[in-house]
Amino acid sequence: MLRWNDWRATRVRGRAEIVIEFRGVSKRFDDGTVAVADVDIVIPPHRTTVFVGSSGSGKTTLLRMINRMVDPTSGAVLIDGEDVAGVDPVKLRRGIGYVMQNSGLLPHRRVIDNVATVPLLRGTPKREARAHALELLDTVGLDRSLADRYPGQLSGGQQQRVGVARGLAVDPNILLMDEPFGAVDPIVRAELQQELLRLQRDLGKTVVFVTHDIDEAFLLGDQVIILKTGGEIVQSGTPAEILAEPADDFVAGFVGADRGKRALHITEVDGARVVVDADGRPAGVLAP
Ligand SMILES: Nc1ncnc2c1ncn2[C@@H]1O[C@H](COP(=O)(O)OP(=O)(O)OP(=O)(O)O)[C@@H](O)[C@H]1O
Repeated sequence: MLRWNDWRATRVRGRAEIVIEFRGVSKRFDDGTVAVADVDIVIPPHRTTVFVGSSGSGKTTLLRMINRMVDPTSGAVLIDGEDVAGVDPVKLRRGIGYVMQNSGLLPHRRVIDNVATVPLLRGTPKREARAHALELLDTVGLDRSLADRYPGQLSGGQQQRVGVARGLAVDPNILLMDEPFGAVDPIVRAELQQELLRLQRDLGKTVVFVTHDIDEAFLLGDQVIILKTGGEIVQSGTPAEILAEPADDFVAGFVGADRGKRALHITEVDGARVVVDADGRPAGVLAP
């Protein structure tokens, strides 16, 4: 397994490309709320980085700074070394996939048209955009027979899959996912998580994922960034690094070290590193 510090070292030697970087980024909203306080984050390519923290810890604000739905008050967000502040927001967003909670689908447009919306805006011919949209339904594990339905005629899990297909429709290098599985029941949620892991193995996007669920963060994240109220980073690293050495009592509490039943730890099963809770139930498998 590549440890986070090793990755940083390869970067210093100039071998790894940087995709997204937050440099000294803060965000104070007009009413004085400090949502993000002086954060530095490096998000590597082709991996999943998860922002996790309790409500109001600045996760969504951070995510939205990547595609300029929110601009920092100070500091800079860079993509491939370029400050996004200098990039037209509309252009920027057309190259970055965005999947939100409750899928964000347009209710009066059919599934296929929802998926094809952004490519059509970008000038892709209609026939081509629709053909690609059908392929994307395959990609996210949806039957093509659902293409002509309206979002209201789908289950919550199916709607979320359409949301993911729509996020992928512009073939973005970067996919932003804001609590995408927050509104579905635990069984469907587990299915969607597995689908995302499969997709990531096949597609290797740079995924930035927001959740308040630490189990989900450890399952999906190659890098996990734990935030606390006021938008401060309390710890970042691989799930294994964080589990092995929680930085402080806040992280230990959040991870579950002192939460009795849900306490997580790592064990090895058939050569794979598995996160299990105190009852021995697996909560996820760590990436090799
Ligand atoms: N437009 C805004 N104006 C003022 N304050 C805002 C605005 N947007 C967010 N905030 C505040 O900034 C802080 C961080 O909000 P943010 O949505 O980033 O948190 P979060 O970690 O994503 O929370 P949640 O898990 O509840 O979605 C909160 O205190 C929130 O109330």
